[in-house]
Amino acid sequence: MYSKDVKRCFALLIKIKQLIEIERGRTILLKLKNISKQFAGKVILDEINVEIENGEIVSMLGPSGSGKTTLLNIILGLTPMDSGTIIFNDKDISQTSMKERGFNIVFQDYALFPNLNAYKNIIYGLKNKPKLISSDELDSLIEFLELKPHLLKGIDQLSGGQKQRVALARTLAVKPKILLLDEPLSALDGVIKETIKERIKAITQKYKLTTIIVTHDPEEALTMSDKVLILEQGKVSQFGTPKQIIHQPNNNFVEEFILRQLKIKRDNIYDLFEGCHA
Ligand SMILES: Nc1ncnc2c1ncn2[C@@H]1O[C@H](COP(=O)(O)OP(=O)(O)OP(=O)(O)O)[C@@H](O)[C@H]1O
Repeated sequence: MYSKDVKRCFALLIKIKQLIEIERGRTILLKLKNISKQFAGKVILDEINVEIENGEIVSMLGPSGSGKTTLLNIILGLTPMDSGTIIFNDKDISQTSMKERGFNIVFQDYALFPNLNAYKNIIYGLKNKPKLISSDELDSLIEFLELKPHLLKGIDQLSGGQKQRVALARTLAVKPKILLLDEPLSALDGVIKETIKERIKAITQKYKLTTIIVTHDPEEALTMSDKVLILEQGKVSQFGTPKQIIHQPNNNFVEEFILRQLKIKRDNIYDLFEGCHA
C-alpha cells in the first residue's frame, strides 16, 4: 500500500516536472539512445546518449577522427548505425529514411550547383513541392540573409560568406525539422566568420529551429551554442552548457583539449598586444 502511494507520488512529480518544462518551452525534441557504430571492426561511436531540447543550438566538438561527422550523418539518416535508437518528437525514427526524417544539412563545402545562379540554387529543393514556402516567406528569408543583390550571380561570382548564406537559404527554404551544419565556419575568416556566427544564432531564434553544428574549434562551439557535446574517440566526454564546460570540466580531456586551446589563443592575443606597447 505504502509503496503504491510512493510510486503514485513519483509519477505525479514527474508529470508536474514535464508540465513545468512544457510551460517554459523546454521540451526534448531529439533523443539519441545508446548509439554505436563501427567501421571495419573499429569502434567509431560507443553508446552515445544525448537529449536535445526544442530550439537549442548544440555543437558537437572534438578532435579530428573523434566521430563528429559520423554522428551527424547518423542523425541525418545518411549513415546507418549498428545499434541504438533515435527518438524525434517522441517517435522512434531509427529506421526512418533520410527523406522522411525531414532534417536538412549544410555541408562544409556548401555543395552548391555551379551551373545554377544563386536564386536557382535557393529554390532548388522546392522543385517538387513549390507550396512548402509562400513567396512572401521566401522573400523575407532572402532579405534576412541579405542575398537580394546577389540572386542573379553565378556561384563562382560569390564570396565565401555569400556562398554560405546561399547554402543556408537553400536549406531553410525547405523548412527543415532540424538544421544540421557541418563545420559552417571553417572556410571563412575574420569579420565574415563573426557575421555568419551571429546570423546562424539569429536564424535559429527567428525560425525557432533546433540546430546541430559540427566543429573542431572550441571557441566556435562555446560562443555559438546553448550546449556543447564533447566527443573523445567516439565517447561522450562531456555534454553541458558552455558555462558548465568552462567552470566544471568533467575530466582531463576537456580541460586539456578544450580549455588549453582557448588559453593558448588568449595568451597569443595578449602577447601580441603587449608586443605592440613594447
Ligand atoms: N565510410 C567510412 N569508412 C571507414 N571509416 C570511416 C568512414 N567514415 C569515417 N570513418 C572513420 O571514422 C572515424 C571518425 O570519422 P569522422 O569523420 O566521424 O570524424 P570527425 O570527428 O568528424 O573528424 P574530422 O574533424 O577530421 O572531420 C575516422 O577514423 C574515419 O577515418
